[in-house]
Amino acid sequence: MAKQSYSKDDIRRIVKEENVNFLRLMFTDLFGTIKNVEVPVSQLDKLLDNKLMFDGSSIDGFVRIEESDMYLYPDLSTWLIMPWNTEHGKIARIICEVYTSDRKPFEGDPRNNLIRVLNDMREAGYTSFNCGTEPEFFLFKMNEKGEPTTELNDKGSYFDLSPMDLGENCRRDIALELERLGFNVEASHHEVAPGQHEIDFKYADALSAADHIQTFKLVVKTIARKYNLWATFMPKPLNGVNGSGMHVNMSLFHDQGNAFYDANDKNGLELSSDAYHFLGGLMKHARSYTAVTNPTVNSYKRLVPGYEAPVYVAWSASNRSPMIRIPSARGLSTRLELRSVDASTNPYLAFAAVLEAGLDGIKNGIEPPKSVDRNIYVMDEDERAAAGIADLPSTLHNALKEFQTDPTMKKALGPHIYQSFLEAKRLEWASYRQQVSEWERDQYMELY
Ligand SMILES: Nc1ncnc2c1ncn2[C@@H]1O[C@H](COP(=O)(O)OP(=O)(O)OP(=O)(O)O)[C@@H](O)[C@H]1O
Ligand SMILES: N[C@@H](CCC(=O)O)C(=O)O
Ligand SMILES: [Mg+2]
Ligand SMILES: [Mg+2]
Repeated sequence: MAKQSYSKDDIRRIVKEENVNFLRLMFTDLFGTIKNVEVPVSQLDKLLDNKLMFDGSSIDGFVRIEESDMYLYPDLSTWLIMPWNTEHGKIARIICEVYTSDRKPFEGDPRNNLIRVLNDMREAGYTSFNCGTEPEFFLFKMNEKGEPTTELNDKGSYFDLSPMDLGENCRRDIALELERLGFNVEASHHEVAPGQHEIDFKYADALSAADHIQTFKLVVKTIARKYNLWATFMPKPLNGVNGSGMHVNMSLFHDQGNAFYDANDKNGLELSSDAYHFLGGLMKHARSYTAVTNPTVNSYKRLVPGYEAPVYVAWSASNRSPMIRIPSARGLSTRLELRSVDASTNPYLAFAAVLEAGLDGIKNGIEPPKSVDRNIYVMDEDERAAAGIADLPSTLHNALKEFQTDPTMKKALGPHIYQSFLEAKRLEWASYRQQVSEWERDQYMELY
């Protein structure tokens, strides 16, 4: 999706020409949920002059009631006319930055936080942090009340064609809609599990890439509904089959191009010292940023052996079982692929966390451990220990323990978000711990 630059006058003109009646002002809460404030177009001038206020106390993890008045500052480059709900005239969305009542960027806004970390990156000499994501999702049938069921709509498998893949029409429709909205769709295919799909679009700078993920999810969910299907990005909705990941491909660019590429690499991988050090940082902080990239109880049901999701902290240039893979493309496409991330993450927080980890690697010259170029899943515990391969956290609880002892994560999220995130996620874990599951009753009711 090419970044557009619109002036205030451009927006005023488009509103008239396109007959836009409503403005949907979007931002993202701590948990990655899109929040909307919809205003009639009569409020346009107020919005463009950064005078539009809303009540921040109603947003999860934002502020206390006594400091609730906040401003929405529109990012004009995110202007987009939505293709739906045209019976009341057109609706345009615009992504906003949240500002406090004394006109400072609100530290609890995940998007502002990413902007802050990207500014630090620029000071370190880089021009952009590029992220290309590969979101996977399931399509479930809906019941007559419009709620999701656990019934799938196909029995297809990886790269299957119709008639096995009944979700194909829906997925094609999604891809077309995305193209109409300006996305550059690079691939769209059925995934390994029945009812599971993937749509990949071209990478962008981290801020736009995070905005794109939010728009993408909205499009996928909305189009799926038209087919009576419920699209979910939940990491592991079903037992016994693959879960859904959201691999993140990343690279740093500087004025001379891709900072990860070096044709003269003495290791023969054509990677620069920046690439190795960024990788070193990603490896060092893996167990702590996992709390951010895999932030739900359910995330950890995906990170188990046997389902193509990573379980161990390792990297490889030739093999897909480790957490980080170096895809073979070089030159401008030189990148690291982090395969642990899932789409329950807040993309603004995830990109801030991995960027801070990588920059820590560059700043401190952290060398990555040796690559693991064999299938880790067939190595036993002793072999893994001998190769220095750590496990990823096995539960949200364990991930939070790592997160809370890593100063780099506090730096990545800033003290406000760091604290709110920790508190919210601890509560989530406590609530989960108190539940007795069907599995436990099946296992123990008759036995004891
Ligand atoms: N320099 C780069 N920096 C960041 N992302 C990039 C760069 N070059 C390409 N990409 C992005 O990487 C992603 C590659 O997705 P693709 O599905 O081809 O990856 P893959 O890892 O081979 O797939 P899979 O894991 O499903 O086998 C795309 O979003 C693409 O735009
Ligand atoms: N679905 C797998 C990834 C499959 C793939 O390699 O694309 C996961 O959970 O990460
Ligand atoms: Mg995939
Ligand atoms: Mg991938």
